[in-house]
Amino acid sequence: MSTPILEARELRVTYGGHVALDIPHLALAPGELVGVVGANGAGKSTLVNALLGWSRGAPAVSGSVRLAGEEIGALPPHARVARGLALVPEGGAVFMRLSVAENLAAATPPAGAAGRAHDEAQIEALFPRLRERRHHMASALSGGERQMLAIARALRLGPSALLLDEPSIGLAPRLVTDVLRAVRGLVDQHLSVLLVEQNVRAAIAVVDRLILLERGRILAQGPVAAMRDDPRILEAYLGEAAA
Ligand SMILES: Nc1ncnc2c1ncn2[C@@H]1O[C@H](COP(=O)(O)OP(=O)(O)OP(=O)(O)O)[C@@H](O)[C@H]1O
Repeated sequence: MSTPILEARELRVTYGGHVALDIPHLALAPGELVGVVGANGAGKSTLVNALLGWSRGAPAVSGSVRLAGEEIGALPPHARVARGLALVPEGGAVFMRLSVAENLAAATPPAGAAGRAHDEAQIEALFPRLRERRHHMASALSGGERQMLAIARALRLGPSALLLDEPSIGLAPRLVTDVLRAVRGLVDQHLSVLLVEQNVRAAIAVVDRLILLERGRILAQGPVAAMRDDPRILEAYLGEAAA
């Protein structure tokens, strides 16, 4: 197997005595879309945040994180971004009082990442809706448009691996499909994406591989074809229906 673009080993996050995350090994291959699913509180956000070196509160975080074979686990978030890792947090990360164009202009690629960064034309081709809404304030966008803008801003940073935390949250079903299809399109152009999703059904439709988290641990993982009928995944569906 080629060197994973992103790899974590012995990644542990603890709040006081409470283990929020305990992942012996996780790898994302170049050009792979991996879905992370699990119930509320399973540790999905904790995982993507720990990979970027960010955390809510003040947990103890330990373990190794490698990006394209280089150890980044001791670096602060901005330095990990400069190396090519980007996160779109839950709810997106946009400046509400700036226009779409200003939001995009404010996301400048770090030195060294400029070659990988999506330019304006590529972003408009990926999300035509953003071109139409160029001069609208972010606060005036729909939830789906805002999510597209948040992803577009991350692409301006020139990531080689992208972490997406619940991009479908609060979106109408058709928009969920639009956003996740766009993500699939990026992966087909060789971006690597770790996609946290509570919407198991929507994730299954686009990912290559699924990881099921429960109480901070990997309960099951595998190619989507093998996982879609796994009873534990079916249970996650039921959890989703009950949520
Ligand atoms: N600031 C914090 N202080 C204490 N415990 C926390 C904190 N943030 C998260 N946790 C704990 O970490 C665990 C994982 O939470 P996390 O938010 O990662 O789950 P999640 O799978 O992303 O759930 P959700 O879909 O609800 O966001 C939970 O047990 C939670 O209580």
